[in-house]
Amino acid sequence: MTKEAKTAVIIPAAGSGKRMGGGIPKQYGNLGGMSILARTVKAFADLNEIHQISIVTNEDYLERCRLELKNLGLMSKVREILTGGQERQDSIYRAIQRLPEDVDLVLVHDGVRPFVTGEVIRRTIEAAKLHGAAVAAVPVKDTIKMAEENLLTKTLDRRSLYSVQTPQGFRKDLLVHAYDEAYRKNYYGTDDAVLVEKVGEKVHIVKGDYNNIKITTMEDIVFGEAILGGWIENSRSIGFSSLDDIKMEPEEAAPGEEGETRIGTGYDVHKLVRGRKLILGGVEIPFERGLLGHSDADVLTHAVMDALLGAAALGDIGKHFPDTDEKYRGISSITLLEVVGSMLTSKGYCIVNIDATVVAQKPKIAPHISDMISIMARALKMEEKRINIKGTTTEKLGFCGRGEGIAAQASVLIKRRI
Ligand SMILES: Nc1ccn([C@@H]2O[C@H](COP(=O)(O)OP(=O)(O)OP(=O)(O)O)[C@@H](O)[C@H]2O)c(=O)n1
Ligand SMILES: C[C@](O)(CO)[C@H](O)COP(=O)(O)O
Repeated sequence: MTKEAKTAVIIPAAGSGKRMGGGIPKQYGNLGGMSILARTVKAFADLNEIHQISIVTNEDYLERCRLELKNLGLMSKVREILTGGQERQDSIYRAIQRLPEDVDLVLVHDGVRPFVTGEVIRRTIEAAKLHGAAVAAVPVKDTIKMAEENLLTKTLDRRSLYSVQTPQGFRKDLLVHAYDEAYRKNYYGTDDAVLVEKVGEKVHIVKGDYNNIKITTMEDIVFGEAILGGWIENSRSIGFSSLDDIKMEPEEAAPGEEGETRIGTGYDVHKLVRGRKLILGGVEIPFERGLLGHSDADVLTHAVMDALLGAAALGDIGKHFPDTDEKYRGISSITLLEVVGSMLTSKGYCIVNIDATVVAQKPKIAPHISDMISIMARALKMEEKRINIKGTTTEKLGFCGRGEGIAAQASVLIKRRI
């Protein structure tokens, strides 16, 4: 699926909030000057990657919902506000059945998870584009046990347990099929992924956020106020750790490998042709020609990925993202870079630094370098100061000098941290 995939969000907000209690459904409770639901809608409305929003809510609150969103200027992407059903699943199914033809990807996000970040949403979108189904999740922190009649029966292995959140993102056809099957066979799930699992499809995990809480009981309001009040940020500033510092899939290093440093190099060339965009380091550079390739042909990002994979002895991009696979046609190389970053993280590596050179007679690279660095640093979840990008010409010599193509090379240093 290409990066232009049309993405819709369904926000179920039709629950009665039995566990919270109180006089109004919790999604209409006030959190820092706006309702919990409005805060949730804003998180999606603010993102360019989101094209339309369907909200499902309680019949008596339809008008209130519309008015608040209108007053906050949040209606522009809202396609419709519908009345919900008996269960969360029923509410979502109502919206699914009304999705327009041209939607490619669907995210489902609880109306009562107002602290979802753009990063988590983007990660879910990219993984859903790549794999068809993806959910945000965080590793559990407690030991989880099973019990019957107040007696423990089993202790589960925490290393394979995750607390699953929303957004949950799916290719539309997959989600529609999973929901249709659930109603045909008459089963219910507590999330959307389980319905997709039941039709035999794989659902991938992306890193969620411990702040992305579902406001369920009164204590969650207290956590919510703490998040809004900046407590989490303050704690981070004094060196406390959050999920960003924790690996999702830790893998034990072989004895003696801890702290091992490794280097990798990457080199790539693409031809310049008319009628294509020129993308380098995730930045679209205005130029009369662009690079030809199966993906977006971002030669710089390809060289960096090859260097990273090489350093970790994981092969090369051709092995992981073959140009014979339609799934990668037109894909953003930055999406692939995120995948490569996760592969290194799961092997226990962190990236010490990246140094890369773009070899192009034209256009000038220098004005775009800082944008390239910030896009790549975000994709690899590393500090910008650890990335260096340079541009050079070949004094009009060779294929780069004649403007027939652009080359890039990269060197990286990685280090085992476990
Ligand atoms: N029939 C329902 C039930 C739930 N939801 C929505 O699904 C999300 C997650 O559900 P939950 O936290 O369980 O909300 P409630 O069902 O309202 O809570 P409770 O189970 O305590 O009644 C919420 O945004 C909720 O409004 C919905 O759209 N339709
Ligand atoms: C979808 C969900 O938020 C994932 O954690 C959760 O399963 C919703 O459950 P609820 O019982 O409707 O709160």
